[in-house]
Amino acid sequence: MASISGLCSPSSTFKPEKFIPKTLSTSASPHSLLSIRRDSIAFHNKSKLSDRCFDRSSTPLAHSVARDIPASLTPTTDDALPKSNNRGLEKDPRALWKRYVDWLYQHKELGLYLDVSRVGFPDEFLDEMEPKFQKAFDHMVKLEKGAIANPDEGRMVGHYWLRNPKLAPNSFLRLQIENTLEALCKFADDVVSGKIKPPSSPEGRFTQVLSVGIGGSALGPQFVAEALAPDNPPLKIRFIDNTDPAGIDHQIAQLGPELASTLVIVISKSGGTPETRNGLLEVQKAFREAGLEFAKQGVAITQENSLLDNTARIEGWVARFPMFDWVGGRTSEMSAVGLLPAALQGIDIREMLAGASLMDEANRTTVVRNNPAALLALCWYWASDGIGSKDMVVLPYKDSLLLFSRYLQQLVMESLGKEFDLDGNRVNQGLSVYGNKGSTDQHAYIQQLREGVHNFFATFIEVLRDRPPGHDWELEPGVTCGDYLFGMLQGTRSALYANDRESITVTVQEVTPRSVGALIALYERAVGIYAALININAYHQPGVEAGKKAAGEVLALQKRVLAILNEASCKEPVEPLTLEEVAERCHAPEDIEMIYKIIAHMAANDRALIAEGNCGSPRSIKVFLGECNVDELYA
Ligand SMILES: O=P(O)(O)OC[C@H]1O[C@](O)(CO)[C@@H](O)[C@@H]1O
Repeated sequence: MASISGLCSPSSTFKPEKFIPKTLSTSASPHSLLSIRRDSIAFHNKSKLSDRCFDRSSTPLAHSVARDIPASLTPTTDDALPKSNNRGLEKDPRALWKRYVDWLYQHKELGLYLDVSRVGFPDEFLDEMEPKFQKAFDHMVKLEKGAIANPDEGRMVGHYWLRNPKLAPNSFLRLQIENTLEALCKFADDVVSGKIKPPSSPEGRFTQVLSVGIGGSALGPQFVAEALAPDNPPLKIRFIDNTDPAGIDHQIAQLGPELASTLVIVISKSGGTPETRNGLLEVQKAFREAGLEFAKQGVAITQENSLLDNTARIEGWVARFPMFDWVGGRTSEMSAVGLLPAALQGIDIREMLAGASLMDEANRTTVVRNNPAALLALCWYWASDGIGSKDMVVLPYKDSLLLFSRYLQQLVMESLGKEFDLDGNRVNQGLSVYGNKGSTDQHAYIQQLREGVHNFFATFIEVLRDRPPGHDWELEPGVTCGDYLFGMLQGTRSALYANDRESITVTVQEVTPRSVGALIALYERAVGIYAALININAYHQPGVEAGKKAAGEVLALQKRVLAILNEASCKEPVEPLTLEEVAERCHAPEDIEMIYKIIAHMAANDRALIAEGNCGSPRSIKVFLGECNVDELYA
C-alpha cells in the first residue's frame, strides 16, 4: 500500500523523481541486484541483438526454458516466491522493490507513471542498446524537423507538429495546422450552439454525429468517444466503419427520425477507400428515402482534391476540413479526423493537444531512463527479442479505456508489421497487440496467460481515480468497488509475474482529455522509436494493398460471372449452368473455387437461383438468374 499512496499523494514521503540518477540504480552492485539475470544475459548474448532481428530459425531460449517448469510448481504472489528462479526474473521482494523504485518513471505535470520493473532486462541490456537508441533519437529529431521519414512514399511524418505547430518545418505548414484547428473549433461551437443547424429537424439543431470512416479514420475517434464523451454530450456519436450492409442498416435504424438532425462526417485521408465510399452511398440513400438533403448535413475530412473532397465541394456539403499528406491515418487523432468529432461531443480538445504536447516534450530527452516512450520501446525489444516473438496484451483496468487496445492494434501492427527493413532485407517484423479490459478479461483468457503458452507480455493501464470525488461508498467495511478493481489489477500483475510473465504498468491519475492525449502521444513515439531500433519504415502500409487488390479482382470476376449467367438465363428455355461451365465461359477455369463462392454468396442473397444440387456439394450445382436483364445482354 505504501507505494500506492506514494503514487496518489504528492505530500507522502515516497516521491519518485522524474529524473532518476543513474547512481541510484548502481549504488548496489549491479550483480547483487539481480544476480539471476546473468542467465538472461547469457541468453541475451547467445544470440547477439543484431542477429536476432533477422534470424528467426532458432527458437529463442527464453521460450524453451519457460516451458520446462510446470506452472503448478510456482507460487502465486511475489511475496511467496523463492528469491530467484531459473527463468531470469528477479523474485526477491526487496530487490524487486529496489528495481521498482530505481526504474519508476514519473511525469509530474501529467500525473503519469511508467513501471518497467516487471520486465526482466538487466542494466547491461540498456548499455548494449544505447547506441541503437541514440540512432533512434537522432532519427526522431530529423523526423520532427521535416525529413522524409517515410521514404517509400516520399513523405514527411508530421503528427507531432499537430500539437505544437511551432515545430512545423515551415510557416505554411504551421498556419495550415493553426487555421484548421481554429476553423474546426468554430465550426463545432456553431453546431453545438445551433448557429449551424439542419434544414428540416424539429429539434432545430444537430443532435447526432454519424462518423463514416475506417482504420485510422475511425479507431482514434472511437477510442476517444468511449474514453471521454460525457454522459450527455451535446451531440451523440455513432460510427459506420465497415461495408457490412446489416451493420450500416443498424446504425441508420438506431438513428430513426433523428437522421434529420444528424451531422454526417465522412472521414478518409485518401478519399477513395471503398468501405467508406460504400458507407457514404448507403447513408445518402437513407437520406433520399427520408426526403432529406444530404449535402446540408454532410461534412468531409480528407486530403485536398481527393475524390471525396471534390464530391463534397461540387455537392456543396456543409463543411470540408483538410487531412494533411504528412499525417498518417493511424496517427491522425490530433488532426481534424479526431478533433472535430471530439469537439462536437463536448470534449476539451485543447487539453488533449496539451497532454500530447507535454508527453512529446518528455519523449525528446536522449536519456533512455528518463524517456517514457524509449522505456516502452526498450521493454518491447527485450520482451519480444526485437522480432515480435511475443505478443503485447494491453489491459486497461477502466471501462472507458476499452478501445485503447483496439486503437493500439492498428497503431502498432500497421506500423511495425513489415516484410522488409529499410535496407531491403526480408525481416517479417511486427508486434501483435490484443486485449480488452480488466478485470473482465480475467474471466476470459487470463487463465491461458498465466498457465498456458508463454507467448506474450502484458501492459496494464491503471487509473488511480475510481470515480468522481464524493460518489464513493464502501460496499463492505473498508472496501469500495474500485478497491476490487485495483486489487484485481495488482493480483493479476503479481500472479503473472510469479509465473515469469513480464508486464509493464502505465498509471494515470484519471481518464481526462489531457491523460488520453498523453497516452496517444506516448505510444505514437514508442512506435516511432521502436521502428528505428529495428530499422523499418513505420509510416507506410504496403501489405494492405494486396488484400484491396485481390478484393477488386473478386468483384471483377463476379461481374463476369453475372454476365455469363445472365446470357444463359435469357435463353428460352433458361439454361442452368454447372460451375465448370461458368468457369469455362468466363475463361477462368483456375478460379472455379472463387466462382463457387461468388455463386453461393449470390444465392444466399436471392440474386442467383440454384436449379439443381446444393451448395454443400459444389459439383452438384446448376445455377441460373431469376431474371434476364436484356439491356445488359446487349450492353
Ligand atoms: O483514411 P483512408 O484513406 O480512408 O484510409 C483508411 C485506412 O486504410 C489504410 O490505408 C489501410 O488499412 C489505413 O492506413 C488507413 O487508416
